[in-house]
Amino acid sequence: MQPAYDTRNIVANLHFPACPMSDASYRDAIFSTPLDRVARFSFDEQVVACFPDMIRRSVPGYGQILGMLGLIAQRHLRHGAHVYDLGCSLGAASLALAGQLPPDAFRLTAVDLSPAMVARARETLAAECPGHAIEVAEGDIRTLDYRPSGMIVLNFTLQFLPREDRDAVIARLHEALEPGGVLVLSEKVVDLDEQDNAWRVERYHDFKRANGYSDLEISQKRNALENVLVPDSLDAHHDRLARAGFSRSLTWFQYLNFASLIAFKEA
Ligand SMILES: C[S@@+](CC[C@H](N)C(=O)[O-])C[C@H]1O[C@@H](n2cnc3c(N)ncnc32)[C@H](O)[C@@H]1O
Ligand SMILES: O=C(O)C(=O)C[C@]1(C(=O)O)C=C[C@@H](O)C=C1
Repeated sequence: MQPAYDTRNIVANLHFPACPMSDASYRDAIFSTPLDRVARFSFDEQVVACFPDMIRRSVPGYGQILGMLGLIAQRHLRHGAHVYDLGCSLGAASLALAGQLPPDAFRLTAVDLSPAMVARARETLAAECPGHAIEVAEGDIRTLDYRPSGMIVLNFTLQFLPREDRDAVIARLHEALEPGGVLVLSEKVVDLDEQDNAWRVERYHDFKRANGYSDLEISQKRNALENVLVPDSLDAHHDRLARAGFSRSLTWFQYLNFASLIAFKEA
């Protein structure tokens, strides 16, 4: 029987073939037992193994943001242009674009610093999008030799760079974009109003609890991310984009303390 309400075209219902969500062995339980010393969060084998489940349960609006990438590309990407997916992890943004655009619409390079992520992204993208021109490269987005591109996606990646490196990266991305090109920048953000920020963070923790994380998991992950994921305010992001030369930027999505911006390079 046809489902009464089909959401397939509304959000990217990404499926990572190797990680069925119903299989408990792929569930994120990294911070579920008390740890004597909580190590700094890193994108290692342990995180790779449960990453689709972790990010889906930890980032409000993750599926909606991925689902919009193809629609943004349809409006802003020149046919056949090159696209970057920077800090690609397992390649979810690339997978979302390939699911929504035909193979001749774009060429794409997905880049990540974590060898474990790159290995799995390569396997997944080769298996899932055999007709698309997608390359996965291991590299640091601070030192990459960028090629001219029509669209660049930074989905929850800039927040992991030391703050002092962020201006230079955004300036290099502006330089790499072709006239009329777009940067999609998704980030965890801080609200500059202390009271509003506290409300967002408290409701974010409620969101995590509702998604099955315990108080222990929430607090241990928070410790692991301290000084590793350093969020900026939306104002700081827009100011940085303007300094880098983007003629216009706007926040097109926000859900609690997570947001996505789009920045336009003048045509
Ligand atoms: C939260 S994940 C990104 C999620 C992914 N974009 C998605 O949509 O599913 C952040 C990723 O950025 C990568 N990363 C962090 N610093 C990096 C750098 N300097 N260069 C390249 N990748 C980096 C990490 O290895 C990690 O895989
Ligand atoms: O769990 C959190 O507190 C998060 O901030 C979520 C977040 C992120 O925003 O990148 C943190 C680490 C993992 O990469 C997945 C998601």
